[in-house]
Amino acid sequence: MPEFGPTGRRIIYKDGKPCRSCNTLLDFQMAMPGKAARPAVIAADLTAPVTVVEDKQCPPDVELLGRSSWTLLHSIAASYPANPSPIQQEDIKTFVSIFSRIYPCWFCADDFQAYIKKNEVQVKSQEAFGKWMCEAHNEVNRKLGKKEFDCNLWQQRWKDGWKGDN
Ligand SMILES: Cc1cc2nc3c(=O)[nH]c(=O)nc-3n(C[C@H](O)[C@H](O)[C@H](O)COP(=O)(O)OP(=O)(O)OC[C@H]3O[C@@H](n4cnc5c(N)ncnc54)[C@H](O)[C@@H]3O)c2cc1C
Repeated sequence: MPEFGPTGRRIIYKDGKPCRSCNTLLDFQMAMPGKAARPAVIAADLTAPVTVVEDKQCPPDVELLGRSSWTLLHSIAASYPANPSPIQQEDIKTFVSIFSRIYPCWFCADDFQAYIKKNEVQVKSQEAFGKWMCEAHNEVNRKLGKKEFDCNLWQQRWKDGWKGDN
């Protein structure tokens, strides 16, 4: 079982198997026993009858899962009411709590839960929740050595669209 993948990242295993939603596709493929990374395009037999092949997309790796999940999370923040009712505030707290427990990348989920414990979810307004989500995302950005996002701009990125000079 290799410890590191071709991307240089440590390979994450669960129950002795590489975890698809915790690794990049490249690392996952290399770590799968007997399934070394295959070329994306296999040479075509130009003499074979033409058949329409479905676009067979693979299950998501840690990056696609993350990108899609942040899109959902920030979009939920963008549609959260400016002045939420007590029930709406409870709902969003419950959602974030359940999300943090069922997120498919288990080690991402563990860290997200720890973050929530230290930094209580802010649900009093859209602005508060959107900023909280942005800070939570920045915590992961820092962990991965990525650039931090300016949280004053979260609404332009996820709700209103960019103003002319950004
Ligand atoms: C809860 C959670 C925990 C995660 N934990 C890990 C982990 O431990 N290890 C790991 O490898 N991956 C983790 N991921 C995935 C990781 O955060 C990225 O989604 C993934 O690496 C793909 O990154 P990306 O460069 O495409 O941009 P992403 O980080 O997915 O961001 C998508 C877009 O959001 C915008 N954006 C960036 N930062 C912010 C911000 N702070 N606020 C608002 N908008 C922003 C940018 O426009 C960016 O293009 C986690 C994902 C989630 C949802």
